[in-house]
Amino acid sequence: MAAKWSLSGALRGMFQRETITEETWDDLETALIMADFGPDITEQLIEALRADVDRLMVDDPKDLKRMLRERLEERFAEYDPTLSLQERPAVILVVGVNGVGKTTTIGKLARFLVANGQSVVVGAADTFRAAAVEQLATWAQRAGSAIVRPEREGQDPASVAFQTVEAAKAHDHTMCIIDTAGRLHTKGGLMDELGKIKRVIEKQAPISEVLLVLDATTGQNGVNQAMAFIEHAGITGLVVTKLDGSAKGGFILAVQERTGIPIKLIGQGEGIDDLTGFTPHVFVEQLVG
Ligand SMILES: Nc1nc2c(ncn2[C@@H]2O[C@H](COP(=O)(O)OP(=O)(O)OP(=O)(O)O)[C@@H](O)[C@H]2O)c(=O)[nH]1
Repeated sequence: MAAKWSLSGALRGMFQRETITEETWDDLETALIMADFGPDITEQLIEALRADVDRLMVDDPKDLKRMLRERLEERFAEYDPTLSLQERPAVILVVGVNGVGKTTTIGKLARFLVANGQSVVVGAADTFRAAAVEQLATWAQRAGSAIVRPEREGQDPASVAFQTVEAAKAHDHTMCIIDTAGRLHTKGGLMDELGKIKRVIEKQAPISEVLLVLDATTGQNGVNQAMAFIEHAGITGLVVTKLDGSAKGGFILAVQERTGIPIKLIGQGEGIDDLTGFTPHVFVEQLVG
């Protein structure tokens, strides 16, 4: 069955017609807008495809579909989706607003890395919610990773981050993933706190990745909420979660182009195995059908 975010349903009518007509272009535009590509990318894609169709004198909608795939892949390919984890330990900091799926993503990523032979420790630097620490502990157990917890509620998050990297070095963990708080009401404070966490970690080891988690169901609005992170937190990659519950497949391209930051991981479910790397070719195949 096609994923909920696939365009295949929205495009079906369009590819049932024999030739490309003005209606075809209207249908394509509507499908792209509905999928949250945003007006700019939609307009650029339609313009480029119209030029392709004219230049190659194509009138079969199936050829248009192939061209759409090519154009999308070409745009995705401008960004490198590879996680950079060569350092030992490789330190990954995970940030994002509340409820987007940070803790779940860390659990899934830890599991993936453990399954690939890595020794992982996760750090619960979201120290203000006891429940958040417990949730991370549950994921760590399922993933087969170690965990560093705060010694007391409200402990300075930077000191937990420090202890996590320290533990990684002491016990030869190859990967170290640090969960952070996402409270929004103290945006300035949160960014200061993240800055401090980063400085403290960097006293011991370089930070390999700062991953910003975004919820696909909130689409481009979610990006507005996360702008402070993008502006101040030195993000190296995006993780898009909850794509399984979203009809916004186009958000994936829109968010990458709007932020200029590559998408590195995709979450498509609440299970521990529902996280994949981002492979433009595969994604576009599923998106366009
Ligand atoms: N369907 C679906 N649900 C997800 C996915 N990722 C996370 N969730 C759900 O989203 C909810 C919030 O996830 P958390 O991991 O607690 O989010 P968080 O960002 O750590 O939240 P805070 O700790 O409050 O900052 C949970 O109910 C998860 O099961 C996904 O890829 N698909």
